[in-house]
Amino acid sequence: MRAPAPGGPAHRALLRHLRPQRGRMAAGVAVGLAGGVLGLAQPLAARRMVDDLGRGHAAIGPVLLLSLLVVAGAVLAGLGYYVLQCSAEAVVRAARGRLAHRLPRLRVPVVDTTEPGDLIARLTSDTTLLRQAAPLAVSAAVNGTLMTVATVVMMGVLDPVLLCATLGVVAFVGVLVALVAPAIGRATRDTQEAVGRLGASLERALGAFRTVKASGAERRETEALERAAEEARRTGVRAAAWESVSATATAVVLQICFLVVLGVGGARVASGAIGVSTLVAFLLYLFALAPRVGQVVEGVGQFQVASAAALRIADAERLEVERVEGAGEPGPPVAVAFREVSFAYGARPVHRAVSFAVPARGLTAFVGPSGAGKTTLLSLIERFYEPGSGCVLLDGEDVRHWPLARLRARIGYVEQDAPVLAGTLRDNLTLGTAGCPDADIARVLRLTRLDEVVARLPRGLDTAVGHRGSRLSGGERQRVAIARALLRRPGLLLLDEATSQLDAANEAALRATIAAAARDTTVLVVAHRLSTVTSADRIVVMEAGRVRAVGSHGELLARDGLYASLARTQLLTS
Ligand SMILES: Nc1ncnc2c1ncn2[C@@H]1O[C@H](COP(=O)(O)OP(=O)(O)OP(=O)(O)O)[C@@H](O)[C@H]1O
Repeated sequence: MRAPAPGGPAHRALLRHLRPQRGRMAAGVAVGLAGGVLGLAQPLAARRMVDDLGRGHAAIGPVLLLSLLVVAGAVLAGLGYYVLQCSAEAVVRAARGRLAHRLPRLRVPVVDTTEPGDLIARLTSDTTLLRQAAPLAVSAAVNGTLMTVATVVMMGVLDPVLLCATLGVVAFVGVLVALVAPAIGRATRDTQEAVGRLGASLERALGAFRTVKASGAERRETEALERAAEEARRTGVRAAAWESVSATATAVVLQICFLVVLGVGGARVASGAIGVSTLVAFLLYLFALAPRVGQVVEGVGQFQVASAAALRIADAERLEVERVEGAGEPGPPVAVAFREVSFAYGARPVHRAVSFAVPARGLTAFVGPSGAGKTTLLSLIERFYEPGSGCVLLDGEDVRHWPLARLRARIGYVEQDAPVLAGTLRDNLTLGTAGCPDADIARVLRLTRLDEVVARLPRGLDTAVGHRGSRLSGGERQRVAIARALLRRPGLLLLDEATSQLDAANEAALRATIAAAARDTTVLVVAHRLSTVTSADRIVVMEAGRVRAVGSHGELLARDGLYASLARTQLLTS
């Protein structure tokens, strides 16, 4: 694991987050600093007070001045803190905004190889760390350093001899901080990665919640969560250990310094080299120095924490996204053609020189053994993946030349497992067609026979359907997905096993709906059950990533052995 080296990628990532807020942060630091300067004047006022009292004077002026310095110093410090917090919120808001813009636009192959839970942690806990650590760390480091220097100067003005004793200590603490800071950053990054794994494990368990329960795998999933939690604790403790090493060493060294100053100062007072009031003022500066140095130490530690978080956020921001710009419009039916398309998932070849052509309008079915590459054909049309060679043409134009928003606006796609999102039924239907008229919704509800389902729901269309549509049956989820696709009035409708979970009556009705849709739309259906596609205008038989044959049911029965054997087993033809 890399340590956030000074000026390295982690620090550059953090500075990139802070740069837009530099004006406001500078103002916060300046106001805080003004409060600190008033604090610096306090020992001098205290010395005046001690001198006046020593001479038997009433010292009303110095007392009033001291009170004013205390109050004004505290108010300015509070104001500076508030301004810095505001800039911290702005830094976090911008980071979350950037991630929120990018994460939903990630390319499908990228999401295939990332853990959603880890991405969630980057948007939530890493950005929170950025808020906690970044501007306060900068302020602590800048403010603390300046105030340390100013305090040291004031101490030098009071007594250079006593100052020499103090400087050795400050140098020691500086070296210590430089040594310990990278270890803190390293440990923090490990902790955040463990938190990411925690999120990923939970996402995995909740994503297949019923399967986990039915498999009696709660303990296994709990163990995975526990391991990630334990890893987070272990690395958190490691960070805490380094932080306490530096804090303890700083405290001890300052304590020793205090005793040295007291001893040397006492001797100098006894020898008459300095007065008691100077020693009192010097000690007050020394007391003020301790938190300043502590502030610098903590600031550097926090800076490491924030840098580690910024690096993780930067890694997420570098993930490849799609350019989905502008808006698309529904349009007329689309002709589809594959020309010598070869495609592989990484090193796993799927399609080998696939070619076929489908005219605008009509129903085309894709059949073939499991794993033949049928679903992948639809993914290539949607441009979730790009072919290795060859091209996919819609209306004669390579899909790579279609603006993505325009391409996808023309397509209605029902995935194999018909996902339904948390939210209301209406949200689910109008995903991507927000604000469409109620009459259109009523039409697709009727076509998919969901109107009866909606009538039964307690709040009709505004009923929440649960996490992943858990309050709907499998068949209802499929009908919601089909209704959603129809609502887009697509020029090309892609249905992947879209009616596999419907009962006979619903399936017959949906088949009629799809056949009717195919009069005005190009419909491509992936089907396992031949019974659902025997009346298709054309059937494409796929096998091991190749197109074996294309024809009508009757033609294929006569001339394609694989199709005939599928038909024999499924349709019980002789
Ligand atoms: N995202 C992916 N990453 C890697 N391999 C994949 C991915 N999706 C599918 N595959 C593999 O590609 C091959 C083709 O998958 P595809 O889903 O296109 O087949 P299919 O014909 O639709 O199968 P089925 O009829 O079972 O749905 C399969 O062997 C599958 O294991």
